Amino acid sequence: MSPNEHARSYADAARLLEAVGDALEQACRSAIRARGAAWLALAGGRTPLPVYARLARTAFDGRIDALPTDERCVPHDHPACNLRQLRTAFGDSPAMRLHPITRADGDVAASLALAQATLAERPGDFDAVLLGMGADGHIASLFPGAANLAQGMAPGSGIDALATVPDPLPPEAPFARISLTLPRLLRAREIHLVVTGEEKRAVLQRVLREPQGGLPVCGLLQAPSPPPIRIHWSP
Ligand SMILES: O=C1O[C@H](COP(=O)(O)O)[C@@H](O)[C@H](O)[C@H]1O
Repeated sequence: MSPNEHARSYADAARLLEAVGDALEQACRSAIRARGAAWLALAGGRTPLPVYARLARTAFDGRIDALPTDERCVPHDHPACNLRQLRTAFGDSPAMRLHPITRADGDVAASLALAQATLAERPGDFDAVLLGMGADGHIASLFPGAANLAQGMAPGSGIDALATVPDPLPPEAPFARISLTLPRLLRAREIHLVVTGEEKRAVLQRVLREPQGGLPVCGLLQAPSPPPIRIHWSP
């Protein structure tokens, strides 16, 4: 299945966020119908936060467990903490249970152990994964210049999460990270890649036209036998 077939452009971010919100809501409802609960991996960063706020207003007849696709190794009350942003966006939504993948103090080694334990406790496929993308082509915290990128991308590695240091460090969030690996992210019933703005669109168009080996987003879009991957773009 080519992700091209599923790339959708929207007139504006509001429409994109509504469509992605609808898709996540449907994924949760199907999962709850089938298994009594839904299991999600959700991007941090700024782009998808309104989707989460919309999902938080939906009444679900069951539980949703979710974790961040990646986390910055900072204390949980730090403004750059993805979990903090997710908690704020979901507010006190009764259905939602958010699982941290870092320790409250942001310690890297202890956080990696926590992420691995959390993923080992819940080995099932995600019902949906929502990914953002950086203008450098990173997804989750799989960064193009990281020394251990290959470990994060390797299919069948059996590694669910890794600690990594982006190189160069992004100035807006210059921290070590914990990230789910590509093979763990791919264990999903559906994946939504949410991208806004012209700069990121140019990156996407380039990788869809001609794959750029070293870019993590390319690894996602070129993965063999992936689950359905839907690309959503708006200005
Ligand atoms: O560092 C991160 O960046 C990406 C993209 O974030 P955005 O603010 O440009 O939407 C995000 O998907 C990832 O979870 C985050 O940790």
